[in-house]
Amino acid sequence: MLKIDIISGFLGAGKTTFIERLLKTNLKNEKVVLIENEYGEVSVDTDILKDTKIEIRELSQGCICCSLVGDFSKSLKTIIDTYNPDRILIEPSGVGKLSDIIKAVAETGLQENVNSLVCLVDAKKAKMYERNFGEFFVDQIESAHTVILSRTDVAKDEVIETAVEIVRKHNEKAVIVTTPINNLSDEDLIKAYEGVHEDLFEGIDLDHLHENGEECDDPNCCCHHHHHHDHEEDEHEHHHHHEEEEHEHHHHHDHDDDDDDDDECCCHHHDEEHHHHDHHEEEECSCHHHHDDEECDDPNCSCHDHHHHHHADEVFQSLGIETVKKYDITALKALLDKMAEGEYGIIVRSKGIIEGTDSKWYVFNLTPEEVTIEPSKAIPMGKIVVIGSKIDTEVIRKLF
Ligand SMILES: Nc1nc2c(ncn2[C@@H]2O[C@H](COP(=O)(O)OP(=O)(O)OP(=O)(O)O)[C@@H](O)[C@H]2O)c(=O)[nH]1
Repeated sequence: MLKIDIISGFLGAGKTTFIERLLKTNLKNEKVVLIENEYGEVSVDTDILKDTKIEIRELSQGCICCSLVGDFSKSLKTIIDTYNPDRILIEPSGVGKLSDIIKAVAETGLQENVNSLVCLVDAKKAKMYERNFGEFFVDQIESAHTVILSRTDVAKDEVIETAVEIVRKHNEKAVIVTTPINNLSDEDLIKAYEGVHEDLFEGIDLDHLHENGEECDDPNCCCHHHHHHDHEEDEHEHHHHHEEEEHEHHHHHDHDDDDDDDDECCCHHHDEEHHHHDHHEEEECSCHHHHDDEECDDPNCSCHDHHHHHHADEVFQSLGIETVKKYDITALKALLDKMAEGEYGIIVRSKGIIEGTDSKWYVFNLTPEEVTIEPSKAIPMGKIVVIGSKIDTEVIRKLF
């Protein structure tokens, strides 16, 4: 029977890294289709994963849970008819709510095929993400069946313990994986993340489903709460039948890994004035950032309510750049470090594949306070994605 695995996790949590591991080991003999729904105007992950022998369907510029629900349903059916896969992996965007994605899958009538609900959680940033982006972060944990902590290879024990406490607070039952995935055997990894449980959908409201992704005639349904800027919805198909080559990973963690109090993210480096400004100038949403561990005394603040419904576009801005520019890697590193430290607003995620002035290609990854630049294969044209909260995308565009 077709298996559907949903691999969720906040921006930069390690979803693609985990999927890459699965494809190269556990799933290498299966016929797998990956459905990606990246948040951002250009997709970088498809280029990262194109050395694996899978079909990739990319649903871009919209989110599965609302604007793409019809397309998503059609896509799933087309995929099944065309490829008859053993397994479909769904990688929702980092700001997708897992509960919404589960509903979208259930709406296509494929509920029975759902085999695992995974959430990747960055152990080093769990506390900060819970506080600042709880609505998305907590939903993913609450709805997951297996929570895999990433960066446990570089985090201190007490940081990992805190992350486990946070996960447990929001999900009493989930299997939590703290062993770095590369230390787990293929068998143990698949056992940890796969598991057909009767209560896989426990706690998820599946009462209100659209029939097979059809048009919804309920004006109050969340599916009409669309994005502020309407992107054209499009769907790309990528066929990647490449030879399976080993991909070399060099993790240059240029920040001090001893400094594991990662709650001290750039989001907290606001000055007092800015902090007050955020509190008072918010119109509807108070998705702002508390800058230390202090209790919040604003009863209307979003940090007390992780269950109200925002769409990603209401909280995050995304910038996609296609570029032919050649970057000086030292200068790029300096720019990314500044971005990661909060100099240009709250940048939650950036990634890209670009050509250097040395004519070599590089893939870079930025999450708060963490920047890596690694060698990459050339791609047809350079791509950069930047996602942040309250950032001036034009300023960022100019910086690149
Ligand atoms: N040290 C370490 N780095 C990791 C781990 N997992 C992911 N990373 C790094 O974190 C960065 C982001 O990882 P991705 O796998 O791209 O994260 P993602 O969740 O797919 O990101 P988005 O799709 O942008 O939301 C990359 O630089 C990875 O190499 C881990 O377990 N340990």
